[in-house]
Formats: sequence, C-alpha cells, structure tokens
Amino acid sequence: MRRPLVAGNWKMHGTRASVAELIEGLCRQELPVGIDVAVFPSSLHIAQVVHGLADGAVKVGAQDCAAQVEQGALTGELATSQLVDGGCELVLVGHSERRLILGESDEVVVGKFVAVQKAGLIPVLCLGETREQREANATLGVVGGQLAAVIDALGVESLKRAVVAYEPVWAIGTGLTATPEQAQEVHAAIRAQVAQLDAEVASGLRILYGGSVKAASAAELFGMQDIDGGLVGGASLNADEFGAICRAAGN
Ligand SMILES: O=C[C@H](O)COP(=O)(O)O
Repeated sequence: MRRPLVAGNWKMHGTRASVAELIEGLCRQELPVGIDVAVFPSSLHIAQVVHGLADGAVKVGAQDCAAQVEQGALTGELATSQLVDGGCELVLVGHSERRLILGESDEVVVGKFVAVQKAGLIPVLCLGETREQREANATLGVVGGQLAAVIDALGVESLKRAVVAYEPVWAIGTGLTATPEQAQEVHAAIRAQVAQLDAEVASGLRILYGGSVKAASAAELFGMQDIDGGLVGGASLNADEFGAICRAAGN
C-alpha cells in the first residue's frame, strides 16, 4: 500500500508577509493522518517556512538545486548539503518549467537527481509532455524517455528512494486538468516501465499527478489506481484549498 503524498509547489510566488499568512493557514488545516504533505517554497522563503512549520506535520522541500552536494564556488546555486542544513527533505528535479524555459536537459536532471540522493534527500522527478507531443500521440514515448534517462544512468534501484510526478505541460497553470483516465493511462505506463525491471520497486513507487489540480478535481484523480497524490501549483497558494486537496488524498 503506497502512502499518498500531496505536495504544494509555490514556484516563484510569495513575499515574507504572504508566506507568513500561508504558514498560518496551513497550521489551521486538519490534515489526514495517513498521508504525507509537503510544500516547496522559493529558496528565499525556505528558512521562514521550516521555522513556521516546525512541528513537522508538513515537510519542506526545495524547487531546485545544484548538481553538487558540497558547498563551493557556484554563484547563485544551492548545494544539496545546504538544503539538508536548511531543513529540506525533498527536492523537485526536472520540473517542466526548468526543462522548457531554462533548457535543462535529461543529463542535467540526472546530475541533480544524484546530488539530491547523495545528500540523503528525496528527489521528486517531474515528467511530462507538451500539447504538441500529446497531439502527435507521443506522450508515452516522451514521458518514458525522460524516465529512462534516470533509470539508464542510475539503475532502477535509484527509484526506491524517489517520487515521480507526471505533469502534462498543457495542464500546468492552464485550468485544463487531464481527465482521471488520461492521467491514469500515463501513470500505469510509468509503473509498467519500472515493473519490467523490478516489480517491487514499481509497486512501491509513488507517482503524483500535477496540472491544475483543484479541490474539486482531486478526489477523482486520487481515486485512480496508479495516482498516489498530487503536485499542486496554483491551488497550493491558498491554504484552505490546499488543505481540501490533502483531505481528498486521505479519503
Ligand atoms: O508543480 C506544479 C505543477 O506545475 C502544477 O501547477 P498548477 O497546479 O498551477 O497547474
């Protein structure tokens, strides 16, 4: 039985004041006991969030990292050991906004995945196809290729201490959620790809769905066999909405 995870990616949002309000709102939520909840604030706000959520009910993660564990001369970057020191437990790796807007290749994503795990943190590996790729019926090939880049470089065992997030690019921030059936098809394919190599790793792997998840759509998505929670962007900036999404995962 996989333990659901609901993760809120705050992206490049927030001021100290709005983050303080969000922390207060999160602390007011009744979160289900049987799930994991995490938030990924901007790097600037990680310390504030770790301090504000010190009771540990909500884990804190980073949105990105350097492909390097040790501190060093790399202006503007964060070593994964620094993220550990700062109280992070997870790191997003390969989010489509970084792949597509900032040009992160599979090779870079693999390097970051390694650095995250070496530091003892959990990578949340993001995969997903663009609208054009879906329309060209290339979804499973694209997502499978992004996953294979990690498996081929690091072995399937590397997924034992990792989470995968399927996020169709066309559904991110657009209000166009994938239907539960569309999402389930891709989640099942991801799990099958892993199962071909190691059935035990596949059955324990948590695969989150991301892309315009709202409280209204969460229960149906999370009810699908291979969907183990969500990676939530916009809706995670509203504590009540995010709390409702978490409760949908607990049902
Ligand atoms: O990381 C989160 C995803 O990009 C989803 O964002 P969204 O819920 O705003 O569509």
